[in-house]
Amino acid sequence: MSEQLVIERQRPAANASCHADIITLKDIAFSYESQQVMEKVSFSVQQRDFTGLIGSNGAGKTTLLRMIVGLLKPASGSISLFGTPIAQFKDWHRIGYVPQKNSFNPLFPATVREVVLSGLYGRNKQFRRLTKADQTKADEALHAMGIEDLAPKRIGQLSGGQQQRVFLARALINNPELLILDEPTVGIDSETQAGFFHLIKHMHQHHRMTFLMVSHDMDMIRGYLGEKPAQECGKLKFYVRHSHDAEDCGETNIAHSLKGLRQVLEREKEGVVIGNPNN
Ligand SMILES: Nc1ncnc2c1ncn2[C@@H]1O[C@H](COP(=O)(O)OP(=O)(O)OP(=O)(O)O)[C@@H](O)[C@H]1O
Repeated sequence: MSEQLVIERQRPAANASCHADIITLKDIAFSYESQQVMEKVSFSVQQRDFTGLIGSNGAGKTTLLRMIVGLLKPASGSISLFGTPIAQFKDWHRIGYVPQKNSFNPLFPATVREVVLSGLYGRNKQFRRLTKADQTKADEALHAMGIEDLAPKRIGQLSGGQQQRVFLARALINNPELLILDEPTVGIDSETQAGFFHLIKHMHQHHRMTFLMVSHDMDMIRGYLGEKPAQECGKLKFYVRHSHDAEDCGETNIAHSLKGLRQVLEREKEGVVIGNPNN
């Protein structure tokens, strides 16, 4: 593990900013041409919350996530990220985004390593020469997801579960504080799904990350986030597990996080049951 990455960035310490708003949505409305998808959606995600976004097909979940990551603009209303209005927000490396699987073209001729490295460019797509430190970050993200042996393979040759790990590694390469996941387990068998959920719960509880996840898996949502939504806006329901239910806020770094993740995967491989799956 490189020392460079260990010292690269520390998360905010346990202090007043511990439960700060990470995402603030105020009166969001959106339409595709004449079709109104949502109106007056207001919600906030606090630091280290795990928020599950639920709604029927076509309710606008993906649209809302795409607005939060700056790919779509609301017709009205405001979005702030880490306390900054989205128009002024520049720290996109603080956010990891795993889009819906069908937004990916399996014929795209890139290797797993290239896909993971592309996470460094962020949404501004400012290509630059890759440094040794960039390659080390990719190595660590691949290692953390247990997919280093897949690095030279074409992404389109992988199974759904393997691809999901690649996209998670891509989202993690910048050591994000907020991870946004759009139906991350669609099309994946139930065993792989359980492993994936176990992994992200572990990341929530032990690596001080904030999550916003769209899912249709009500068992996972109710099991981890509770029976009742914290809020409903139109067809959208927000289920929340607050950070004070998990460990306290504190410092961490990418080396700690990624090492811990690999350990979880190794224990899973060995068939060790790590606690109650709902915890
Ligand atoms: N690019 C687009 N152009 C026009 N209409 C769109 C576009 N993308 C989505 N829509 C429509 O907007 C509505 C909301 O779509 P969205 O994908 O946000 O829903 P969703 O809640 O994520 O659905 P699902 O659970 O099926 O993934 C749907 O009626 C959809 O058909």
